[in-house]
Amino acid sequence: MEQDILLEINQLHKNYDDRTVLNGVNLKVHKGEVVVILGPSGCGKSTLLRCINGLEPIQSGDISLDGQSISAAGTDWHLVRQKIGMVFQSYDLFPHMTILENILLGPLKVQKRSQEEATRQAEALLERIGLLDRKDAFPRQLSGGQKQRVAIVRALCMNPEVMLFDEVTAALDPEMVREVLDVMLGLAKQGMTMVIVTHEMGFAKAVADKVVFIDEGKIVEESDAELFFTDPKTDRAKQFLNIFNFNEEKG
Ligand SMILES: Nc1ncnc2c1ncn2[C@@H]1O[C@H](COP(=O)(O)OP(=O)(O)OP(=O)(O)O)[C@@H](O)[C@H]1O
Repeated sequence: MEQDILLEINQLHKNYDDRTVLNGVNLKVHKGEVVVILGPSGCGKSTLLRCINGLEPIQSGDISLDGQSISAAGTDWHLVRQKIGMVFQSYDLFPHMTILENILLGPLKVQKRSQEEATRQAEALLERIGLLDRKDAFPRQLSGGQKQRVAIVRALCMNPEVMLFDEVTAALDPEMVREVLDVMLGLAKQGMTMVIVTHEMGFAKAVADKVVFIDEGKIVEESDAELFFTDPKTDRAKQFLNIFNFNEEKG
């Protein structure tokens, strides 16, 4: 095993009924690396994230975190999910709990940490995203962008080793997209290992170390982000970037 590989996926196959959605995916994510997954609608991006987080059973292949298989029978998902933070398009905050209570749920109930220590961390994280003064508000009192930032903090408060982001700005009004992406850019700068599915090409270029381009359930191109956006190798990736009207001049 290479020293600094955090997440490794080998020959992952995933079917829904008799339909193959991931057809032999291999991927290595190094500690501190930001990997952006791109590809046409329906190519399997969300499914890949959901498999990594154990939300979908897989047909074959192996996924390991820190050199330990997390796809084998008997995996302790309770433990693994504490190491893998995931943020979805829908923030899924509990409506009857305050922002602070939402964030503290996992640290207190799952990780059994002390109220004082977990609250200190939650408040520090809320301060960082500019929402400490809203800690006693309820989710309905926050904007979509604020709720999504809280959802990110909720995942971070578990001290995960890697964060997975699945189209986290897709449901937001345009003026709220930036504030969420800025939080993610900040995390990247601090060295958080992240796997990001997004359709925000400007953001992808700004945040990614590596781009993985998936088409029809297979990785068809994997390259340094700078190279991918300036000189995509495959026609499929070129077509994809054209659809987004994205190239060096316009992007
Ligand atoms: N629970 C499910 N049952 C059956 N088929 C599914 C299920 N979830 C996804 N699929 C199918 O698997 C394929 C891959 O879906 P997935 O959501 O991973 O794609 P995606 O690349 O994330 O797409 P998008 O960019 O549109 O979100 C799609 O054809 C989708 O219809």
